[in-house]
Amino acid sequence: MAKITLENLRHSYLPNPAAEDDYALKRIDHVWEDGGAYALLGPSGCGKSTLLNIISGLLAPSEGRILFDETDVTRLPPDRRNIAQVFQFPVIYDTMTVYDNLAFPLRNRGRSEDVVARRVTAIAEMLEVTAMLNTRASHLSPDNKQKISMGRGLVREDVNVVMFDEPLTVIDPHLKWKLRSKLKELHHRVRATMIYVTHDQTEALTFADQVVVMDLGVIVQIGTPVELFERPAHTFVGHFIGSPGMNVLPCEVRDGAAFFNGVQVPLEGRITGTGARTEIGIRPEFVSLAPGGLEGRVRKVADLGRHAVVEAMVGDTRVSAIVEGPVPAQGEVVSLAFRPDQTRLYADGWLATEAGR
Ligand SMILES: Nc1ncnc2c1ncn2[C@@H]1O[C@H](COP(=O)(O)OP(=O)(O)OP(=O)(O)O)[C@@H](O)[C@H]1O
Repeated sequence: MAKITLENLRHSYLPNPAAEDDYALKRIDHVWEDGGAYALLGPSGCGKSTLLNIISGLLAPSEGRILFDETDVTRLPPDRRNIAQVFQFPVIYDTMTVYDNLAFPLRNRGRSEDVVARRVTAIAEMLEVTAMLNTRASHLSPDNKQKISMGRGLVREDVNVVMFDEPLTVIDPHLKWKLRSKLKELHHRVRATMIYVTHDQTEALTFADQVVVMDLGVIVQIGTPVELFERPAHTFVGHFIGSPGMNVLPCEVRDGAAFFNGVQVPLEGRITGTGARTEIGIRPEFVSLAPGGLEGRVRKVADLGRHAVVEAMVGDTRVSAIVEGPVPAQGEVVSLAFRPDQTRLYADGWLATEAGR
């Protein structure tokens, strides 16, 4: 296991990059702590695979260095980096038994059969596949095949990092949650540095202690699932995480105050930044239908069982509120009250208010 340092990384697929937009990875400077469970989360095209390939050694970055502990591995090929990878599709040998599949990475490294037996038994027990050890892999269901593929990634004790690239893509939806929680449990037992790449917020938030959110080749925030929910550092994070995502409302800033649709909106704290574009961010969980708020007309109500999502128009802007209890009718005029300590200002996308006390 190792600490991974990404030092001033930049990558462009173009031969002579000039503008910022020529870079698929714009600038990454970050340390992944030894033994941490990280998720790399972002939409398609944001640069997740590029970053993963740079860490695994399939791609050399245009600029910057990668260190495993104190060793510079930037120019080392994948087979000299001592990493394990689990891909979208199971990588196993159909003609071999489950035992031999799990043993393969260890035998490949010349481990004794005693060590092989000890590790394979332990991993099989953790994955709950002990009863299948003598079964031929070709007879397994797709989810069991992927479990064995994960086991092959986890069986070696000496890897620097285990990387999972969208590993639940082929798994039936009803089995996904099982494998997701299994993986979390495995991290607690194995304690290897793990990086889990996904575009699915549920997968990222269940698996990781720290979620690294990427957009357009930039890491926009790194934090615990709670931090990402409670205080998004960028409107992209607020929008991408949560269901529905954070309300992002265009506003005007003057005299140290923010005005939405002509009405002053109290913020969590002092305004700390400014930009060409200013917006108020508030999660639907913190908007209530209470007197003294902004006037809006209900456009849509979605009853989700435990609560409803009420969408109202304030001027030309849509505001969502999560409401428990009675809901208004479509077309009704309501008052939308924002919880001030959860109301933030964003300048050019970035958080620009001091945390409230
Ligand atoms: N081999 C390549 N040559 C040129 N451009 C590439 C290449 N691979 C990726 N890109 C570009 O780099 C950017 C980042 O792509 P990347 O595949 O890293 O994103 P991603 O987040 O992994 O997306 P996905 O989830 O769809 O794989 C995209 O704009 C993509 O078009």
